[in-house]
Amino acid sequence: MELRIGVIGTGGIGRDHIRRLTDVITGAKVTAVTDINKEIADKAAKQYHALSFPTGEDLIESPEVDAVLIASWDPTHAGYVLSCIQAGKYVLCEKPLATTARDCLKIMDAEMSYGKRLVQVGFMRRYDKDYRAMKEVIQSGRIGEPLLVHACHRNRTHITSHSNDMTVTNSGIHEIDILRWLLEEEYASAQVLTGKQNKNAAEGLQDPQILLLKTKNGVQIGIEVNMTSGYGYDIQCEIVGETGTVRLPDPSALLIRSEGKHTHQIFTEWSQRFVDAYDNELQQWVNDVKKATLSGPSAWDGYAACITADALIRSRNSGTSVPVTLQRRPEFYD
Ligand SMILES: NC(=O)c1ccc[n+]([C@@H]2O[C@H](COP(=O)([O-])OP(=O)(O)OC[C@H]3O[C@@H](n4cnc5c(N)ncnc54)[C@H](O)[C@@H]3O)[C@@H](O)[C@H]2O)c1
Ligand SMILES: O[C@H]1[C@H](O)[C@@H](O)[C@H](O)[C@@H](O)[C@H]1O
Repeated sequence: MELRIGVIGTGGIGRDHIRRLTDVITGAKVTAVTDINKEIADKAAKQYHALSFPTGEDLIESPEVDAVLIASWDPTHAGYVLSCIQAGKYVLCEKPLATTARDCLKIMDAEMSYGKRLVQVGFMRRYDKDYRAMKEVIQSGRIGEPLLVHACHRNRTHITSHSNDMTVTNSGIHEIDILRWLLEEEYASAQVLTGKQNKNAAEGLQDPQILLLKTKNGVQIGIEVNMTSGYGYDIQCEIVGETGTVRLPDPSALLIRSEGKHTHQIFTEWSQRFVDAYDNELQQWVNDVKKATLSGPSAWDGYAACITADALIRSRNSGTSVPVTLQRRPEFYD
């Protein structure tokens, strides 16, 4: 039986996920969509033979929907996730899980009261084959204990609505999650450094920003988050261990020799760079929901990332390093 999925938010990634669920993923179909922009919801509904609902709540409650995928704007996520838990439906929520730690705690409380995991957060890099290979190298001991991380997250051009905080909560949050996952430990402290401003950045946007994190075991992490690289969407990560290093490769791309040059393409958009990771993420989620056991990033992971993001933002405002303090991890999330 195909899993019937309702998609909330038919903007950029919402439409891409609908295409993926329809054309790439097996065992699922999109039966319902909604968006506050009715025109684009109706257009997607028509294209994919789905129902168009006036509100997210109507979609969540519909008997035509077994599971929900949330791809609307960040501040709308928490309310929809809570409604899904109330309806007892599995939900894959795009990152971030919520924009406040209080809402993440509400979600965890609601899920624990329900009694089983229903929530997965869209940290899709965990499904990228190269990050997975890096993790295997770290776990094999080949580079010794990790000591340092150098990472960078470069978007080609800023998104006009991107704020200073979103550099952390919307973009940097991928780095916060993937490094916790690679290193398998929580952060102890956080700091943001800012310096010379890119004159091409959006008005009012401090760009670039350097996020400094230190894990509980003392691994020092420096992440450049740059919303206005001007040349491409470029994600880099290198872990320096006691006896070696491991580095995320550039995505495989054709090597071209011509006109006296040796070149390869750099993607310009996030949707191109992580296409396989999104496919793997959604296929695994559909398989897991059908087996009624989620294995992907949990509400706890969403909470830990949100607390870390909050600490980074406080540090940028205060100019000092601030502690990252998580509540005790409930056994439910072990
Ligand atoms: N995992 C990733 O790599 C990744 C990539 C892109 C976006 N995202 C996340 O996905 C979400 C959407 O991003 P996007 O780039 O597609 O943005 P977008 O602006 O292109 O699309 C968002 C859509 O949500 C709709 N919307 C807003 N409020 C709504 C509400 N209350 N109910 C229903 N629809 C509503 C908007 O009208 C818009 O069509 C964001 O939370 C973003 O962080 C994740
Ligand atoms: O919403 C997008 C998306 O999450 C991308 O994966 C990320 O790299 C961008 O920086 C962000 O703005």
